[in-house]
Amino acid sequence: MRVARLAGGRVAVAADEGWRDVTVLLSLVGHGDPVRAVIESGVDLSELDLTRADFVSADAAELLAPIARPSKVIGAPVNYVDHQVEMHEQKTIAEYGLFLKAPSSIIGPGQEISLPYSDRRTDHEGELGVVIGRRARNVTPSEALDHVFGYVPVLDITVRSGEDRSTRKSFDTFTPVGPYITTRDEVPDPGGLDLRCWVGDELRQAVSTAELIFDVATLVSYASHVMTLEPGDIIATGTPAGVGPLADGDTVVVEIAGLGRLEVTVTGRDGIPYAERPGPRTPAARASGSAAGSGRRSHWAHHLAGLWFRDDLA
Ligand SMILES: O=C(O)C[C@H](/C=C/C(=O)C(=O)O)C(=O)O
Repeated sequence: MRVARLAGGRVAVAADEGWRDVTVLLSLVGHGDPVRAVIESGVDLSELDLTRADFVSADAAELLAPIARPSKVIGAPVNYVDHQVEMHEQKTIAEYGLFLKAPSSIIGPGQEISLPYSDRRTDHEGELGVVIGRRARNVTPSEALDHVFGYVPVLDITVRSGEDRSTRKSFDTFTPVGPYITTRDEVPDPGGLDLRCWVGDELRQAVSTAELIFDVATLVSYASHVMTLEPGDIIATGTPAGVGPLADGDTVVVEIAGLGRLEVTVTGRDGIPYAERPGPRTPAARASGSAAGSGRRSHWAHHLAGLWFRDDLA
């Protein structure tokens, strides 16, 4: 079954070459995150009488990110060997462990990735997303898939800089998710899915999830050993080789066979020079003479009463 969130706080399941709006049947009118509520409730969607649900044609349906605000988005760094090779990485997920992305970074199909910096490389990373169905804590790999609700294409957008991953990957708009979740009963083997990612007409990434270093069951088990996984949580399983820079005006598509095609656009409209980001300037940055950076520091110093943005601490 395919489960989508439609504009207007609606939840729908795919049927009849369109969608059946099941919001009323599930008493979810007005709920801010109705798909997450469906998952939390444990309701069996296959038991709904869809003849009682309004039909929405595929053309008329405006699909949003299926989960609006999960309790967390978990990332899996360097989970494909070909990506490890292209990045000249010494380590993989086995050494790095996991990272977290801010839930506020989620956007949906047709929305815009906003590049934060005008002079810093920002990359696309196409990935298989796993949506948790049942709370998981210390589950074994053999139990793990029972805790999965379904699967969804995801982009893990990443600034290349020296900052922590959770900073570089958490900007607003940096986690496109969609177009819908395919429930796990329709994905008997999440380790045999073909994933492709295009920027414009250029195919940049192509892989089978068979190549994952930590496969889905291992990843869910490992993550549940670190933190309790809640219904609606999303695990981005890692990206294969072919990551590359995005630019203003690009269109990015990630498609996973059987799971749909997620398309978003890119804008550089609000990008600022990296040196102008808020924060203390290092002596080296000051020596390089970013007048704009100093201006930004004054702005923040004014607002934050000089707590740790003071020059003498930089
Ligand atoms: O891109 C890298 O190789 C390193 C890392 C993030 C990796 C992933 O998120 C991934 O492999 O999916 C980083 O940006 O530090």
